[in-house]
Amino acid sequence: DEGSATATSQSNDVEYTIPVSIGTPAQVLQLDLDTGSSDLWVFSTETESDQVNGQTLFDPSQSSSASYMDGYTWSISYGDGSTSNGDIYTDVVTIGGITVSSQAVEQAQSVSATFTRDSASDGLLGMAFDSINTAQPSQVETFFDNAQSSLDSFLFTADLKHNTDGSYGFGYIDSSLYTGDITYVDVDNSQGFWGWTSGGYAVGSDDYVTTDIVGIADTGTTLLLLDDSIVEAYYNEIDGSSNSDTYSGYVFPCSSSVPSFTFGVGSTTFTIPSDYMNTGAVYDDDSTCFGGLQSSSGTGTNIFGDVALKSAFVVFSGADSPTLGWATK
Ligand SMILES: O=C(NNC1=NCCC1)c1ccc(Br)cc1
Repeated sequence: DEGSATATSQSNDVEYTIPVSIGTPAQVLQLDLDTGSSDLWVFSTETESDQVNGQTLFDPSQSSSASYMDGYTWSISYGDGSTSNGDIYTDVVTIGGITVSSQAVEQAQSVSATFTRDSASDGLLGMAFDSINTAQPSQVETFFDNAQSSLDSFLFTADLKHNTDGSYGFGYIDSSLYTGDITYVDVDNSQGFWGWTSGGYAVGSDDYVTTDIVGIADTGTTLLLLDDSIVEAYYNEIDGSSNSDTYSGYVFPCSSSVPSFTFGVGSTTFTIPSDYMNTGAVYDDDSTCFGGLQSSSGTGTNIFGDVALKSAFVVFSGADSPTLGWATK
């Protein structure tokens, strides 16, 4: 099978959600497809009511195909400090026309404030590797793994766009979505992530710096998070920029011009346009803008998040030795 689903940009590309059909009759929820985690969880009729804020709730009692996984629980914490936990049902799940008849659907009984505040997301669709799934007493498999036998090719693709709808493809590569060749790089999934190494970077039109940047491709992280040395070199080029305690990151006057950012992929490079490198004004001062590139020192891992991923057409290939493919678009 081959399928695709619309990736809807939420709140100026903070996250991208896709419609996911769960249960019989179908209940459709908007889930944040996250290549940085491996739990499929949903807001549910089981979620503490004071932690719900407009999200669509999955109701397992209204699904004739839902089956309770007795004794199973899950509990996850994300890189941004957000958390959620609960119990687990299996049910039929269809995404982009691809159906898994018995997918573990983790029900949130509790979520942290970040998820409560995020009314645009009804839960997460983890698409990293099974080794970091949090289900107990034993792990459950991701949708991607469960769908493997029905996918024409064991891969999914991300075509995320700036402030508009893009798409995720499942089981095939839509050659109309990119130009030129796809450059494939090896993936190190030993930590459960889509780990890969970029060969270097350039700030605006400055010389390219050859240096290994070991990181992960994470659709669930909004920004591009890199080593302090690179981040400092970048903001040195922006007049009036500073690393703000108030805003917990690099900010600059919205009137300043902002350079593009180029990163290496195998023998080629990808350039993130200037306007992707400015996420807009901070919450309480519309003359102060927040950078799309920030330090990775908080997570200890470099993260090629949406700011980088939306500059390319990206293939997540899950073969036994997984690879990442990058193409211009
Ligand atoms: O949690 C991570 N990615 N996904 C999401 N973030 C927020 C909601 C979903 C994440 C994964 C690996 C590393 Br290293 C840092 C962060």
